[in-house]
Amino acid sequence: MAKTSLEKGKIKILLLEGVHQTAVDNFHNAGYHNIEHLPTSLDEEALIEKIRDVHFIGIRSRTQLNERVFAAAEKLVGVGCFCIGTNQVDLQAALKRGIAVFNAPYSNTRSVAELVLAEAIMLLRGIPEKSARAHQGGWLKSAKNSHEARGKTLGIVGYGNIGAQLSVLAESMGFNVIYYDVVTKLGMGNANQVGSLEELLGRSDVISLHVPDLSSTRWLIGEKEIAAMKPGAVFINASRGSVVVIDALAEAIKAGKLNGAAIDVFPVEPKGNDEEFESPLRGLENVILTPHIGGSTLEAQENIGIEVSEKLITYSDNGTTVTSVNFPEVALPAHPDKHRLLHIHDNVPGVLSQINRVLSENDINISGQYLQTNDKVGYVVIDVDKAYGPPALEALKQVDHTLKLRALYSSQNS
Ligand SMILES: NC(=O)C1=CN([C@@H]2O[C@H](COP(=O)(O)OP(=O)(O)OC[C@H]3O[C@@H](n4cnc5c(N)ncnc54)[C@H](O)[C@@H]3O)[C@@H](O)[C@H]2O)C=CC1
Ligand SMILES: O=C(O)CCC(=O)C(=O)O
Repeated sequence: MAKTSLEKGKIKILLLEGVHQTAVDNFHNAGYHNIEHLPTSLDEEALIEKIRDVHFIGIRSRTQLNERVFAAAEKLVGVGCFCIGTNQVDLQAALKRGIAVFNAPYSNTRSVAELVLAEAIMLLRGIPEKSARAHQGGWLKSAKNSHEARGKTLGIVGYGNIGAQLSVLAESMGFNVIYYDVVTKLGMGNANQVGSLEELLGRSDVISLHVPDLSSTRWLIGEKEIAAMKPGAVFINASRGSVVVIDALAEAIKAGKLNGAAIDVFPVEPKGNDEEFESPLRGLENVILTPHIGGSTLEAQENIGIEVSEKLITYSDNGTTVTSVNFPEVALPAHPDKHRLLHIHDNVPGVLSQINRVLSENDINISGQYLQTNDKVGYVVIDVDKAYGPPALEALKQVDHTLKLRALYSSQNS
């Protein structure tokens, strides 16, 4: 098991993909100065090399944290996804090593909703094609296939944080909003839930996807679903590239089945701004192509920087895991003058009694104990009155099924 008793000055933080400076500032203000801040993601081999001595890593959607990477991350305590999606992280591989993963579930939702609404209007007016023609010296002045948003039906697939915000903005523009979700949800304003994806596809003038990347959403929209759409509809995907069969979409655009599309996310995306972007949608004038920037506004990135760094700092400083996406959630009170032990273990019977026996054998009195479990892992936080020594820590590490032990503010590391 990795040794994870941390001194603040020795905690190494690696921030990739141009995570906003607010995160760096927050870490500095909280006393963390050992920070490496890189503008891009790293490929697997480079990441494996770099992550060996890292305690906390911050990423966005490009960096893949898979089993191999976690296996090399011997000191890793926490992961911050400075975005909403966590599909780029093998959450189970993290969990089985006692590594908590956090994200920012709200901070960029407004940015995505605004972009999608703007794209819906651009597509309903055929602007991408008209603009492209004008750039080439052409003049496509025509009302053909151009429509007002007012009175048109917007179909939202996935009515979560983004879908619901889009619903409100779109209704204020005059759209009739319908949505399909696997969960029954109360519609915002006058929006109505429909009973099936097929019904939504058949009724909508604009279709926009806002589902997470799950095995159940993989290739959700393919040839059959496109065939079920209204002729002349427009289609928007700013969710994940794995949700749409991109070749089927390209064919539908070429065949004139759809009037246009706006796509922000792709099955394969370049790893950095220097790599060429390949897609069957390239060159189709009535398709808006954007480089996965739905959430890339300065406002969103600034807020995400603050939100996720705060979660990592709180976890590092006192063990709180509230809103973690893979870990049992524990909300902890402040612990002045107390020493705190964080024990992460397989969720099997008998571990807590072994821990308590070690404490009792080392004459350590418990002043507070907080336990949460999920189906795989148990997370117990123990406040004790007196500083524990290395033998007690060693004995706790030897408890069967221990995944990770962290010690905060003991005599040896405060
Ligand atoms: N393009 C970009 O830059 C960004 C993309 N995203 C993507 O957007 C996704 C959605 O974000 P949020 O709205 O915040 O997520 P959310 O978790 O709040 O909402 C997702 C909704 O989809 C529903 N859903 C799940 N499976 C479904 C299915 N098969 N059919 C219909 N509905 C289904 C869920 O019940 C939930 O209501 C994220 O998971 C992320 O992948 C998020 C932010 C930025
Ligand atoms: O901004 C990013 O890097 C990713 C945005 C995104 O897709 C998300 O938040 O899930």
